[in-house]
Amino acid sequence: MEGWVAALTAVFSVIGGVAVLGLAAEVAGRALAPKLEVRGKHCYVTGGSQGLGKSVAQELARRGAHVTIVARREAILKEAVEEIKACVPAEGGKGQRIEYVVADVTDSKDAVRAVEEAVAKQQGLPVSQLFTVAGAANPGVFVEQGTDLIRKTMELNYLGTMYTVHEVARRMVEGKVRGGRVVMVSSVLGMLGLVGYAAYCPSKYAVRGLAEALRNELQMHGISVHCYFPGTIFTPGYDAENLTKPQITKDIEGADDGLTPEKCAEGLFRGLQRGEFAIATDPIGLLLRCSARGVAPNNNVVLDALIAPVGWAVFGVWRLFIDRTVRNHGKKAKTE
Ligand SMILES: NC(=O)C1=CN([C@@H]2O[C@H](COP(=O)(O)OP(=O)(O)OC[C@H]3O[C@@H](n4cnc5c(N)ncnc54)[C@H](OP(=O)(O)O)[C@@H]3O)[C@@H](O)[C@H]2O)C=CC1
Ligand SMILES: CCCCCCCCCCCCCCCC(=O)[C@@H](N)CO
Repeated sequence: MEGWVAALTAVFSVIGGVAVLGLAAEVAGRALAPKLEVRGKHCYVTGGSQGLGKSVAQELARRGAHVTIVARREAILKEAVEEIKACVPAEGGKGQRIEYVVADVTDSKDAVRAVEEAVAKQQGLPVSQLFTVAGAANPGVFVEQGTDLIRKTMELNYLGTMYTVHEVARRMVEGKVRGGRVVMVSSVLGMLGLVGYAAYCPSKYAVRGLAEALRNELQMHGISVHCYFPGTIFTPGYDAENLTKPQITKDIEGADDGLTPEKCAEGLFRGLQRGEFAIATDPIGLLLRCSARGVAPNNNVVLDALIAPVGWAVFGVWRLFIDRTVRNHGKKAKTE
């Protein structure tokens, strides 16, 4: 009997201890987070004309920022500017500037020119908050895809991110911009490889690598770096990728519910507010963030450590299942 009491006391002490430590980690994390203040600052959003980028730009407008959005199609940029302006607060939003620049971020010269043009349009205000959102998935069967398309995917998702980050970070350092922030958009597929995404996954792993390297390096200039890992988002880009997505990929992806871009933007800002490096907004992203973290910082050292083994178990079982699904798909294809 006494043995039981002692055992229960020990178990509850451990649970209580972990809860206290988790809470302490949470409080400390929030206290140390670099303050998220975008009011009156120049925020630059690539891919800001639709989908996630537009929702991010709208959130920035709501928070009082001067926003510049960048994309290739001018007509869509113009419409987006109106929708973003509609988010400027009626009170206190006077003088808030919402601008657009037409540019192709995969062209390094164009990416540099776009930043220059944006600063001019914002009356010389340097970019202090950068969001690189432009990207596309181009799913398909690896051996059926041309290597050209695979290269193009890398050019948009990785190089298109890197060129802009490079130019903006260079200017931040040179201009001694205070409180600079760089937010890159990867994907849960930047931490997980999946059939149909052989072109996309490497490009999003590359974004994650860039974000991790710069998180460490740009600290010397007081620039904070963040990486967002969304799951499915219902956007025009998602509709477009579904046109070429293999059925087996769609079937496997069914496990992921999907969110609206508005919800994702909200979740992204919640993560930024809490000072998180790796930001996830859905359960799969949360598990991957904890279980596939490598050397990236924790968000809450106690909670993340508890979640990590859950991810290892869930993904371990899940992988057995999808590997079999893929092999069976291969057998079926051979007998057809
Ligand atoms: N939707 C999803 O399920 C998920 C998306 N993501 C990532 O989120 C980001 C946004 O995705 P989503 O909102 O779906 O994308 P959309 O396709 O809906 O929007 C893409 C935006 O990027 C712009 N863009 C595309 N190519 C270029 C280019 N070469 N130069 C400049 N701008 C360009 C587009 O405008 P224009 O075409 O006029 O240039 C548009 O504004 C991407 O990085 C994507 O990989 C991550 C996980 C899931
Ligand atoms: C109980 C089961 C737990 C494990 C489930 C794991 C399920 C993985 C689903 C993969 C989701 C892929 C989202 C793709 C987002 C993206 O980046 C593309 N839409 C490109 O834009």
